[in-house]
Amino acid sequence: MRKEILKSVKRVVIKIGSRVLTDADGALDLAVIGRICRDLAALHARHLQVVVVSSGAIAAGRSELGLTEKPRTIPHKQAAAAIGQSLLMRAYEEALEPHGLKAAQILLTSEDLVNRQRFLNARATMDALLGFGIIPVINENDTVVVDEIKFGDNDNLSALVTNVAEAHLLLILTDIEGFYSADPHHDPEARLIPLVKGITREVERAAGGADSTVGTGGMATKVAAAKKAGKNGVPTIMVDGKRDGIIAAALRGDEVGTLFLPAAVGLNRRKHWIAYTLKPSGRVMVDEGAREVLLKRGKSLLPSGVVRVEGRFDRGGCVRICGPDGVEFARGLSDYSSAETARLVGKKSSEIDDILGYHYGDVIIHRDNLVVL
Ligand SMILES: Nc1ncnc2c1ncn2[C@@H]1O[C@H](COP(=O)(O)OP(=O)(O)O)[C@@H](O)[C@H]1O
Ligand SMILES: N[C@@H](CCC(=O)OP(=O)(O)O)C(=O)O
Repeated sequence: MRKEILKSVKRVVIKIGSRVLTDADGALDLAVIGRICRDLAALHARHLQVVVVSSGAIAAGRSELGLTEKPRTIPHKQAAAAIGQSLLMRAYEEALEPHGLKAAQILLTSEDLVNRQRFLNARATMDALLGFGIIPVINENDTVVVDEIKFGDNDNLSALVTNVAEAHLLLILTDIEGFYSADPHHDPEARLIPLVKGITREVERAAGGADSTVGTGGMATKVAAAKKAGKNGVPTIMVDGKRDGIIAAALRGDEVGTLFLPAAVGLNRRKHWIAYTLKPSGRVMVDEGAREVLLKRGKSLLPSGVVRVEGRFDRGGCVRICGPDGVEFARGLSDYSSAETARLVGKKSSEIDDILGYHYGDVIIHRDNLVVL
């Protein structure tokens, strides 16, 4: 099955974790980076386009600063990232150079991907770089965005980048063989799971946090990334990035690590952006009838199905749609602001004009702007 999937892969996002890129002392592991770049060159020679999402800036900066512990305060993390990012890029440049290849640094913040214009600009830049035969090396712009360091992780970023780059595969290199039934660092009975057909609650439960002073997020964020990529129709393979020749083996279709199959029907790219890149700023609570028609009949959300509005959002803003149990089941862009929606709760569409004195349309959230999660 792997060989079949890999046949159609022309563009791949390779996410490389801090644990892979650093040695036991926490410094950049130049031998591993050299091996990875040799593998990237081999892919390049096969006309496979590669986009790298690389962690390791904070770890490299921390080692350079001589800090014995992972930086805890935001300014220290940012300082470490600022120092480490240039070391990281230099390591890639030097390791790619003997193969006649060049790297280009792209530092992104979540705002860059939330803003559709900037998202499309990032896509155009990536396309141009790949056209020149250059390898984009992406990281979060840790030095400027507090939010990124607090909540961001590169597993998530790599899943979003598969959408930006319109890639066909996400390959995650980490410090462990693949996804296990439990964290093997805590459970000696844990078994490697070579194939995950669907990311169920059980899979999510088995994925624990980071067990290291270096990595962020652990397996939980990797499984979440595989789920996001899968919703876009993109499979994820996760392997041990320290193993020599592992990238080539994974892309050849060898049974290494774990393959996460994508959802049968992927979201289109714009809907994926609505569901996973935008940050919702409010909640629209709907009644059972509205939930049924949104879930089962592919309808738009009408004001009559709305029971309450929480939070503040503008017209066009991204909102969570929650059922009577309070659980979010869909997400969408609202045609009306929170203040306007609050005035329309439970009303008929034909009443909108009378209530507001104007109307933008009959629905609160149009089906084209709505994604069931
Ligand atoms: N079910 C699981 N299978 C494999 N590893 C797991 C699992 N649950 C938690 N982990 C932990 O996730 C770690 C990898 O994540 P992390 O340290 O964030 O690495 P990276 O730097 O590559 O992002 C593993 O070393 C392991 O301790
Ligand atoms: N942007 C950070 C990495 C954040 C992160 O997610 O790290 P990891 O879990 O090792 O992929 C850095 O370059 O240090």
